[in-house]
Amino acid sequence: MTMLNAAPAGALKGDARVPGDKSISHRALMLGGLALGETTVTGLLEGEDVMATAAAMRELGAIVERQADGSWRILGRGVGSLREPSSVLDLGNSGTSARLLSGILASHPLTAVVTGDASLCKRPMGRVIEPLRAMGGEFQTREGGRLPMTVIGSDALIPVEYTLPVPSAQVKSAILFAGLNTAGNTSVIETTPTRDHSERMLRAFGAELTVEPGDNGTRITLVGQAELKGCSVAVPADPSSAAFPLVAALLLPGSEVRLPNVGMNPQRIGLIEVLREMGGDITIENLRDAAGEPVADLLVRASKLQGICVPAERAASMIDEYPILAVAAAAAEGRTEMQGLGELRVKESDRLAVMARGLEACGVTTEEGEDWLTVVGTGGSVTGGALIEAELDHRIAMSFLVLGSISEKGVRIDDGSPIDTSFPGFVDLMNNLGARITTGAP
Ligand SMILES: O=C(O)C1=C[C@@H](OP(=O)(O)O)[C@@H](O)[C@H](O)C1
Ligand SMILES: C=C(OP(=O)(O)O)C(=O)O
Repeated sequence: MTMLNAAPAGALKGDARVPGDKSISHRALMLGGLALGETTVTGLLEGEDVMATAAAMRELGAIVERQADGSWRILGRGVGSLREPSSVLDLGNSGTSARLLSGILASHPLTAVVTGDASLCKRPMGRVIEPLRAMGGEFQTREGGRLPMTVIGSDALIPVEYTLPVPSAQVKSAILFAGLNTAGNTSVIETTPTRDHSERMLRAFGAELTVEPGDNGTRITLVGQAELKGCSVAVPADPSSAAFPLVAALLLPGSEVRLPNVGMNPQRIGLIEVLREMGGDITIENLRDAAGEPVADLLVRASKLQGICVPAERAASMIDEYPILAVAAAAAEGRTEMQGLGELRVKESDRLAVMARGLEACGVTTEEGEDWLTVVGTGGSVTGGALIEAELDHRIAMSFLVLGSISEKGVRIDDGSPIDTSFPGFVDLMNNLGARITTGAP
């Protein structure tokens, strides 16, 4: 446990070089391990979640190495040729690793045992198990579809056409990844668009994939028994990590922060759109393509924010950003209503409940429903002064450190160690901009 204290800060200034995108990094390691030949990845996130995927791919027989120049080299084994792991695959805190790897494991003739930390072992795996069972994969889990689980895979799965019951890029990707080693066409239909990093990257590795909009949603179809070829992946800075210095810069008067090379995938930038509608001064510069993903440099200047209503349609494009949006809402003028948040209850923690409780402890009024949260803005004067339990949730930890930075009395969190799952170097990056985050009690 590492207690961290965020003291009230002045203006933030400078460049914030945020680490690589977590979603893209996981996928690069998995598809690199399934491809034939060499894959080179630059900008890979070296956070604990992605390192758990790297270790799992090594266990499955891929060669995954960090090079002297900081890039990563993967020598894949080919679709269908991963080997049975000789030990338990411990995926730590990472839902993306557990769910996406389920699709890969189920479609190989092997038996694997998958587990994780106390947070991951509480999260629902039924959402991937159900479609993968329909394809012919076998799973044994703890009660309620929880980890640890055993996967008994097969190279003779049956392709499915599956309509996602919840908007989830993890479920979509698990099914498509299982479809890679399955004869015939595997289709996923999504009624709400979710991040399409898997679709983009599958194509870059040479898979045949079509995306057709229709009346009942978008149908994504993958042609099975694919042969993937190693390629180069350039991972942009993670917009979900950029969100923390970005919101801190908006809220601390006099701030001006530049965030270079941030991923601008349309299904990831809901927070930027919402903050701009709230009055946030965020300039998008130099929008360009980087190996199949849009990226841009962001220039953020301190702004007065107004509360707004964020409808459910927005949720998928900013699902991991609600904790930090709630912090922005606490400092804004007026009420911010956030709807369609049911999925927040099954993340690393119950983010809806934890945010509502923590904000109240810091003197901010909230109203909470089963799938919505309203934050009553203070107009800028958040009291703070609380000790927040981060509940093994990196985004909760970082959000409350930003809240502490903009508060009157500061905020402490009981354990900052989960931050390393997605944003190694967070404390130094924030302090280099002008924040005052220290280890231990104040
Ligand atoms: O596919 C991905 O990389 C992710 C999808 C989202 O989860 P869901 O698929 O559960 O919405 C997101 O919350 C997670 O951080 C990463
Ligand atoms: C939900 C998250 O990740 P995962 O599902 O991979 O644990 C997150 O990073 O906010």
